[in-house]
Amino acid sequence: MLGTHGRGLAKRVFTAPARALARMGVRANHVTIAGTTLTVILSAALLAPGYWAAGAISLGVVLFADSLDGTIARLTGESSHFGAYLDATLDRVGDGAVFGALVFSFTNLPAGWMRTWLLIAGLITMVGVATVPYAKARAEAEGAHASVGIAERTDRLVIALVAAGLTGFGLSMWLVVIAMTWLAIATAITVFHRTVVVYQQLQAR
Ligand SMILES: CCCCCCCC/C=C\CCCCCCCC(=O)OC[C@H](COP(=O)(O)OP(=O)(O)OC[C@H]1O[C@@H](n2ccc(N)nc2=O)[C@H](O)[C@@H]1O)OC(=O)CCCCCCC/C=C\CCCCCCCC
Ligand SMILES: O=P([O-])([O-])O[C@@H]1[C@@H](O)[C@H](O)[C@@H](O)[C@H](O)[C@@H]1O
Ligand SMILES: [Mg+2]
Repeated sequence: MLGTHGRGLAKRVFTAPARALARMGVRANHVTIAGTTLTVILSAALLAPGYWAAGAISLGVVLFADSLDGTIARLTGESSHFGAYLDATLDRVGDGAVFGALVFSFTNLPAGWMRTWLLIAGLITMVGVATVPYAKARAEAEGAHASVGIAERTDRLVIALVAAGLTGFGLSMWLVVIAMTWLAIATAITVFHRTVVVYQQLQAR
């Protein structure tokens, strides 16, 4: 949902920096690898130990720059099948780092129902975060399309990082409880939604 609207914004923001980087010889694949490396480092160094405000802000900037590689590829006319594969595959590593670090940070909360629930919702969300894009990629391997759902990548990252960031700035922990509960439910709904859409397409053949 947010991704559809966000792409136009990202294009406006990143066209000039992408052109400058391309002139300096930076290639799209370099940016893809650097972005993932930074995402893993920031997740482990800031989100996992509980520095949620700093983690959310820095990861928000790095993840927002996820469009930079695609923009460079398009500007230089070097968009490639391998680039698309690398971009989507490394996104799984970045997502695993962000959500894994958040779940890890929940283990440091005081024992009680809130910690238990956050761990359960966080683990369900981690499965959902991996299954939603897999459903789409597998559908495309069968010649179908599954670009639907309420929990696309941008939605998932914005909800998790905004909730953790605001809680890190002192707002109620309930924000993170609501966000993780929503993500556990919304990713499950999206997998179901995609499965129905793909079933309909494949039955209609
Ligand atoms: C007080 C409260 C403050 C809260 C503020 C924050 C509110 C934020 C709310 C909404 C912001 C919404 C912004 C969303 C923007 C997202 C833009 C977007 O979705 O763009 C898509 C990108 C990129 O996707 P992808 O990688 O798939 O596409 P590419 O364009 O890169 O191209 C792919 C094709 O290109 C070719 N190619 C690519 C690479 C390569 N090496 N070779 C190639 O050839 C190939 O053909 C490919 O197919 O997706 C994203 O950006 C991911 C989403 C990340 C969004 C994170 C945004 C974080 C926002 C906020 C978090 C901040 C929290 C701070 C809280 C602090 C509280 C005070
Ligand atoms: O997760 P999701 O929004 O369904 O699927 C997304 C794909 O649309 C995108 O092409 C890919 O680059 C991302 O890695 C991502 O995962
Ligand atoms: Mg990208």
